[in-house]
Amino acid sequence: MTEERQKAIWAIYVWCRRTDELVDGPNADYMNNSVLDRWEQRLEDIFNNKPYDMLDAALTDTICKFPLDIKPFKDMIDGMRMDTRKSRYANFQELYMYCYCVAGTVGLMSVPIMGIAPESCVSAQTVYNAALHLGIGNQLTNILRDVGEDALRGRVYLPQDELAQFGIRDEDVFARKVTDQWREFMKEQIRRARFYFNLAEEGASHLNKASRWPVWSSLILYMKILDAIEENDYDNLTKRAYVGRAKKLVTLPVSYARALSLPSLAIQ
Ligand SMILES: CC(C)=CCC/C(C)=C/CC/C(C)=C/CC/C(C)=C/COP(=O)(O)OP(=O)(O)O
Repeated sequence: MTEERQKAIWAIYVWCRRTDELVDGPNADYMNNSVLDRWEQRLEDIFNNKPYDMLDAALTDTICKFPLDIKPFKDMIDGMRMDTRKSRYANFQELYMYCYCVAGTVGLMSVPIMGIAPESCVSAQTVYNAALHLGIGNQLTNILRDVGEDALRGRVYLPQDELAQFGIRDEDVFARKVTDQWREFMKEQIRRARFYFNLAEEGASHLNKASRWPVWSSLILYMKILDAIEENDYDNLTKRAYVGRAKKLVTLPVSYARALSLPSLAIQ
């Protein structure tokens, strides 16, 4: 990406990381609703050209240069509120809402920075949807990769009704035993994550040419985490799926080639 875009993405990353740290970081014990209310007020100050510290100022600078909307930022804070309130998700609809807030929003924040290709023939809405779906696919993959780790914290980011359909209870997840039911359940969850990556692929080629390579790289790398879960025979309860350095390096030229393909050809 151009240097200006890199800096803007960095400013967004920093804001998202700091938002996440409120809930997951070293001071998470002091987390309550008023902390998030204050953080939201600070966000409004950032958008009103009154940053509180230097890192906030990086985002104010980004807002001056790119047409960012405050809504996805606010929705991410709502996702943090949800995370502090809930540790279970009754069905996929509830989980989708959480994934939208904590990750789909990142896709929406990124498009105004990355830009839409001037030669693209699809609507901006189509590109924003694809970006949102990449965030959903990433978050679902993250959840599947981290099931074991989250279970140790007493959290289950999986649809409760679908677990029940496969005869799996929370206690089975906490016991971290990989059974045939678990494997079948996981196959379905992986299939769903891939569905969202496929939706994202359709939009990635409509981004500004200079921004496509990093997007394709992260898309392909995240999909490889799903492959790694399969290679671990669906044991994501005691093993962490990861993509090794060699595979990561191979991804770079592959994603570069995808990034070069023309939008009109890539839509099929
Ligand atoms: C496809 C199109 C049109 C545009 C691309 C739009 C983009 C950049 C979408 C990506 C959205 C994104 C990066 C979402 C966040 C995904 C995610 C799960 C982040 C968590 O990352 P980790 O750092 O692994 O989190 P933990 O520290 O919680 O493990």
